[in-house]
Formats: sequence, structure tokens, C-alpha cells
Amino acid sequence: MRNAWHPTDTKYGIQNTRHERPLMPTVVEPPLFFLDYDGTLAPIVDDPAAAVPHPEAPDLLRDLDAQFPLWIVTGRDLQALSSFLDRPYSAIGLHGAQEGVVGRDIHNRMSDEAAAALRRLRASVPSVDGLRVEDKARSFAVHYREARDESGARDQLKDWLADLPEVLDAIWGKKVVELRPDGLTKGTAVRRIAAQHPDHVPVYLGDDVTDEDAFAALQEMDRDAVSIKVGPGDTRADARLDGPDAVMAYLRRYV
Ligand SMILES: O=P(O)(O)OC[C@H]1O[C@H](O[C@H]2O[C@H](CO)[C@@H](O)[C@H](O)[C@H]2O)[C@H](O)[C@@H](O)[C@@H]1O
Repeated sequence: MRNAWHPTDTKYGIQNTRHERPLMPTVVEPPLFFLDYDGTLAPIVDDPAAAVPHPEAPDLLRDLDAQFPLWIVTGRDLQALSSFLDRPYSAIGLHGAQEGVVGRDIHNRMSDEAAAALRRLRASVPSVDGLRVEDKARSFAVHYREARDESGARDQLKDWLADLPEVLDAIWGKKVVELRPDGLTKGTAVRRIAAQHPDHVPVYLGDDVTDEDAFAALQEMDRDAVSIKVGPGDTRADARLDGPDAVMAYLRRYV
């Protein structure tokens, strides 16, 4: 059913998150897709280098991309993301600091000052048992998912970042901390791209803390938009899907 709005859809595991906005979308047209990668198109796994897409994702993404504007919106580096996505999708990387095409042309929006601050911090990551550093173009992430003492590792990382330069923000995601250039978020990216598609309905699916910036940006725009949180946890999104399986079922309805 197209352009239909229902309060709940138990078949696909969709639930409303906010009772004051009781209508939630099943399918809207014409959609402008914004899709987060980890936790949305790919299940969360211990090793970030092993986060392959959900088995249905490659075909679905190809079919959606052929019909609608579609952007991958991720914290990952877009060059590295090409090892998981076999096609040159339009994409936002590094939580808003990159814009371009997966594995191809990538425009870096990060200031030289922020890049220099990141280089300095990269050289001083504390040595903690079980920490995994994921290097990215001009940036990096510190994962503590495999630390034996997770909360101890997190505390040490907090101490390390106590005097963060003003040009950077620390973002605490799923057992990871990352440094993002101040003022560049998934929200700023989504606002910019949505403005280029005034006749489409933005549909954003994401699972983590930086996706909340995008949900907020869409809700602040004076237009219809759909925000869907994937998985548990507080959110300002309008609706929720249980996980990548439910994401695939939801997206399948558009093709
Ligand atoms: O914006 P996203 O596409 O959701 O990317 C956010 C970060 O995701 C990755 O880390 C997370 O997923 C890993 C693989 O499942 C998991 O091991 C880790 O604990 C999660 O935090 C990725 O490694 C980061 O670079 C992304 O910024």
C-alpha cells in the first residue's frame, strides 16, 4: 500500500515511539532515502572489519537506488566502506565530515585545524587492554567492545578526552568513542541534501546516537519526513524497527 500511514504494523515489527505523533508510515512516495550503515544495513558484530551487510541489503539497495534518491549516512570512512558496498552509492561519511560516492570521489569537509587536532589525539590514545583503534581518513574511532573491563576502559577514555580541543566533539556510540569536527553532523548533511529534493519525502533509518542529529534536523524542517530508530534505546524518531531484519522488510515494500 503506497502513501499509507498506520498507527502500528506488527507484521513488520514497526512501533510508534511517540504517542503525541500517533501516525507512522508504512510507505511514502516519492521517498528520499537516508540509510545508516552499522546497526541498520549491517548487524552489529564484535569486529568492525567484519560488519558485512545484511544478506538482503545488496539487492535491495541496488533496486531502491535505481528508483529513488538514496544516501548512505555513516560514521565510517567512505573509501573503506567500499569493501562492504559493491556499488558507488551517494554517501555521507565520518558522521557528516565527508560527502561523496562510496569508493570514488569524496569531498572532505573537515577543517585543517580539526584534522591536526585529530592527528595529535591519535598519537595519544591510551594503552588499554582490549581497545581497538579503527583508523579512518583524517579520523579514527576507539572501540572498547572487546575490553575485558568495559567500564574501566570507558573511564580511561573519558579521562583522555577531558581537555578536548574546541574544534572537536566526542561522540559516544555503541561501545566506541569518536571525535567529530564541531559543527559537522549527520544532521547538517541531511538538511543540505533534503533541501535539494523539495518534492521528496525524506525517510531516515538509523540506530545510533549520531542518527539522532539527523532525526532532529528532519523534524525541524517544515515538511513531511519519516524518522525511524532501529533497535532499542531512547530516541526522538517517530517510529522504531527492531533491527536489520525489520529494516529489510520495511525497505522491501518500496521495490
Ligand atoms: O553511522 P554508522 O554507519 O552506524 O557507523 C557508526 C560506527 O559503526 C561502526 O562501529 C559500530 O559497529 C561495529 C560493527 O558492528 C561494532 O563492532 C562497534 O562496536 C560499533 O560501535 C564503525 O566501526 C565505526 O567506524 C562507525 O563510526
